[in-house]
Amino acid sequence: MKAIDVEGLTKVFRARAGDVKALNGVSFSVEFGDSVGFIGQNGAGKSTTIKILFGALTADAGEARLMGLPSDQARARKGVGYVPENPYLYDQLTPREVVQSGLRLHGFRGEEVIKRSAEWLERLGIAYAADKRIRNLSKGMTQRTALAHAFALRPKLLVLDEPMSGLDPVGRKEVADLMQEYRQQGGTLFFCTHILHDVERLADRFIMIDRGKLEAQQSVAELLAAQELMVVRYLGEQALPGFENDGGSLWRAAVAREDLPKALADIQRVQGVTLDVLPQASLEGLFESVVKVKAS
Ligand SMILES: Nc1ncnc2c1ncn2[C@@H]1O[C@H](COP(=O)(O)OP(=O)(O)OP(=O)(O)O)[C@@H](O)[C@H]1O
Repeated sequence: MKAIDVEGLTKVFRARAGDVKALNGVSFSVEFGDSVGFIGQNGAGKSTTIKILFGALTADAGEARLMGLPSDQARARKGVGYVPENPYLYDQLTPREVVQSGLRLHGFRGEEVIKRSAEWLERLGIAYAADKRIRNLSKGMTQRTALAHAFALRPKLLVLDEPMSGLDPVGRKEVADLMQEYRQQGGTLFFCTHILHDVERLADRFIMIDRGKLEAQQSVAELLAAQELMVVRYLGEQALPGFENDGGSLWRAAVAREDLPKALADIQRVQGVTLDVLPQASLEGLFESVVKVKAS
């Protein structure tokens, strides 16, 4: 059984201005224990895929299975944590009520509901506002409430549609740390983001879609390891051939993998300090090249 299994998913939105093919035969799967970043430009079809997985939309063709069950069955969602893009929470409720009702809906009862909700409101940094009404909370606080609601389930699968949106830099770091912890404890993570660095640090694998079609699917480590050129930066008083000044006493150069040992030895010889050696192309480069090729 797979956590997520999508086969030939197709969805057309009919509109007066013309039909929009939001998904055009998308297939992929997510194994238990995987952490997958789902990326693509605005309008690529990410949220549409997730909405179909959670039964909020029906596909025109293809199949979507969540936890081994067809996604239109409510049973498929039991015990699965989900935070949609711009979560809508009843604004008469309080964060505590939202988290507690979510837990009850997923079968938790009694003390466990009280304990878990208190723990996760605290961990998401909104314990201080736990009993205020949602309508009086900021966007970031609402997002934190929705995240607390999903994490509190200690789900086998956690699906987050742009989990960092609406959060300040400190909030982003806190949520990234929680996602990392969840992943290290064996959780299955599937998240949409525009922040490619989050995929590089939080995912084992990424799936890229563009205009409703799957464009690339690869492990992050493989992508980075396949790079032939490495960017080397060092701090030193002496310039080495091939290196250009990067401000003050900083020097940088793109060095072929096979020339790396010599470059590092040269830096040492001139008493420089190597600052970093990083693959030149990143997920960002790949992303841009896919988008550019299709646009031209
Ligand atoms: N309810 C709808 N009615 C008509 N068109 C829609 C509807 N929902 C989505 N679309 C269109 O389907 C396409 C895919 O949208 P989707 O929201 O899945 O993209 P996305 O990858 O999640 O984008 P973003 O990164 O901006 O959230 C877009 O062209 C969008 O305008």
